Amino acid sequence: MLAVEGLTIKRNQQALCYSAQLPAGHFCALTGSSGVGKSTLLEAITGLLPATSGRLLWQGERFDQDTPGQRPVTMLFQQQNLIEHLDVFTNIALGVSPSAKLTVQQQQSLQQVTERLAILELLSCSPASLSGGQRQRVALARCLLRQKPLLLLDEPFSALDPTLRHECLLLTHELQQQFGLTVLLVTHFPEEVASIADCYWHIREGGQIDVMSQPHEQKKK
Ligand SMILES: Nc1ncnc2c1ncn2[C@@H]1O[C@H](COP(=O)(O)OP(=O)(O)OP(=O)(O)O)[C@@H](O)[C@H]1O
Repeated sequence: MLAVEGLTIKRNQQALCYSAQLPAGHFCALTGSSGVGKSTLLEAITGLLPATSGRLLWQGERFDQDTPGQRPVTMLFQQQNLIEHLDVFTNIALGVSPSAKLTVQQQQSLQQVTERLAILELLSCSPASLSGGQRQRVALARCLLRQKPLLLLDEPFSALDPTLRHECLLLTHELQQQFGLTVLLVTHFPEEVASIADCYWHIREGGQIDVMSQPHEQKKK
């Protein structure tokens, strides 16, 4: 379980204070109006933004004092942060190892994941030659291969057209199930994740989170 306990972030002279719990293995959609603090929460969980107080726990263990690299978390941003002068393989491998040198097992996993994401053929390409959807799948592969149990997604597919966005969401859900990940996904289109989300965190002014579970019978398979 991910537990967010009174996690307080100061931004623009206002304090955002978050508390909520997310069971392991759940796919949670994070909603709320623009500027309410959705990205801020994800950045605080990854450790990119310091919290002034509160605690973060994963499976009962505190990680709010850990560096971003030590945390059980990986995050996919809307802008994919690909390194343009390196090929796709190196971009993905750098997420796994700082030297981009992979073990045989890591290479096998990279092959499997990129095949499933339909980007295996693109490993020697430069990011600049890829479409928006392909770039986002490269960034997703990099996140998945880091093998962190918590995957945070900040409007990852919002720049894609609705059909591609839906495909990427279904693929993310499939891989989430396969890898047993716990997912927190920011979306402005909650209806688009209705068939896959286990629950919703709706953020209100000041960071208050309303947690809503989606009964499993309402999840359209
Ligand atoms: N880099 C920054 N420096 C200072 N304040 C920021 C920064 N980024 C966001 N904020 C402020 O923090 C608050 C929360 O912003 P945040 O981006 O987390 O909201 P959001 O819910 O993700 O919005 P959106 O849906 O528009 O992406 C807002 O008041 C915003 O102005």
